[in-house]
Amino acid sequence: MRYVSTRGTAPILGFEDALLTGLARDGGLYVPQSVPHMDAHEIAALAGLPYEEVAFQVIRPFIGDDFSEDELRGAISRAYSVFAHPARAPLVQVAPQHFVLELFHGPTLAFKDFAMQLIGQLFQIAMKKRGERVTIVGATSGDTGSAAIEAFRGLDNVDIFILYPHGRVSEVQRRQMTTPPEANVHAVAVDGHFDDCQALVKDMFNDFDFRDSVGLSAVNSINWGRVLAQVVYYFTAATALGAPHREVAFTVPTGNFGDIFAGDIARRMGLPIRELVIATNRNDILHRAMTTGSYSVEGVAPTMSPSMDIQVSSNFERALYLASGGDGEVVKGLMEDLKGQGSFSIPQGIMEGLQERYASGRCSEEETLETIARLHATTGMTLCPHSAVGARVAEDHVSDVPMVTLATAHPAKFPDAVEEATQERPPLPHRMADLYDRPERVERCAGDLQAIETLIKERRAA
Ligand SMILES: Cc1ncc(COP(=O)(O)O)c(C=O)c1O
Ligand SMILES: N[C@@H](CCOP(=O)(O)O)C(=O)O
Repeated sequence: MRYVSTRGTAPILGFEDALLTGLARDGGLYVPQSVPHMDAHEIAALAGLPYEEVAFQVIRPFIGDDFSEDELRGAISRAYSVFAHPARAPLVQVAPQHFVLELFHGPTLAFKDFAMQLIGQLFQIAMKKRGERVTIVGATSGDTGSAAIEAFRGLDNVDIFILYPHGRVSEVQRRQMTTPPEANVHAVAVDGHFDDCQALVKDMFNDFDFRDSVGLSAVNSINWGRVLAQVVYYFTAATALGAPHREVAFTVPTGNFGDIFAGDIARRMGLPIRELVIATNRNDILHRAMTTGSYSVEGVAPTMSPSMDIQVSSNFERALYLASGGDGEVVKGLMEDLKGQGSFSIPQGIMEGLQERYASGRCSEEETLETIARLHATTGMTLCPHSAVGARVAEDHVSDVPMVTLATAHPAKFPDAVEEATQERPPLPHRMADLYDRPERVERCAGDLQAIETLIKERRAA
């Protein structure tokens, strides 16, 4: 299996190199040269298997010979053994034809654990073989950072720096990043918003001297391994609901477009997904782009679903690339327009390709609260605000096939919004009940490339 860059000119890599490389050297994102296909018989055989076995069968064809079967099985087994639910990603019905896929039973209570726990294991295997050490730099609007820190804390051959927007993540998210005591963990509060943090990370990758001198690696969904691991739960959910004999639809609370893009990969592998619906909060750039053809950055408004307060949606580049039929030159031009003028017009052919694959909707703050309150009252289920954005948009798309909304975080990560909606404060799970008592450790830094590179050089282990 080979991986190519969405901008067409970076070296073509195998899986392990793509995993460790992060951003391609031409500034693009790695995608598989072709997507492996599973036939209906193979998909049907996944129904009812343990999550770990489905993960092995779905992920294996993307990996080639870079990891042996035993290495991959071991990594998967260790990754998901830390989840609190035996099904890993249980499905709950909330209305006729509407189901919620609970993706928050991992160690940091968000869907990011599914991918981060696995790539943490794969990194360890690869780095041991190579005898290398890496500096991981990630940007977060709250959940990626805590999941990455959890997966990489305490490892000898890794320093991890997580940039988060100061004052724009929930207190639980912040504490998950600032309380781990391990010396290789560095939480950095940056003045700015998530898009600034993500731009800094990409700028660091494009500064080749810095990148090579510190051995930079990425754990954002820049990293193909992140997206790949998320393909698995589309298969477990769809087969539980009758696929491949019955079509299924998914609605995905969307920010950086990694999670929903994983759904499109599942569909390209052969899973019968009738509709993939992008759900945005009031930072609705993706919904506007899908309905007008203009991808245009406006200011980021803080919302009660802060992890989705994103305007520069990284993986949209991967969707553009596939919709263009793999035209790296065109994608490079669009990305240059975005960087230069904050917008681009989606060419008509690409727009048609995107609209064939994705629907979209937007949910206001009022609708978010109303949805949390209503589903709490009618089903007993408490959704986090991101999942509520998904559920509300999904309700407009329920049809004659089962609709699955991805519940991306635990309500206890966003207790203020949930309490406002339900008048009940969701408790943290017992294992992290002392989170508010643990001492915090954080660096504060200006949103300036030079300042952050200096901080990283000074703090990383030699
Ligand atoms: C809780 C939560 N929901 C949804 C999203 C959006 O997912 P994606 O960035 O993959 O679109 C995020 C952040 O990525 C998140 O943390
Ligand atoms: N919502 C995310 C933003 C980063 O997304 P990623 O999938 O690219 O890591 C977060 O919680 O940080």
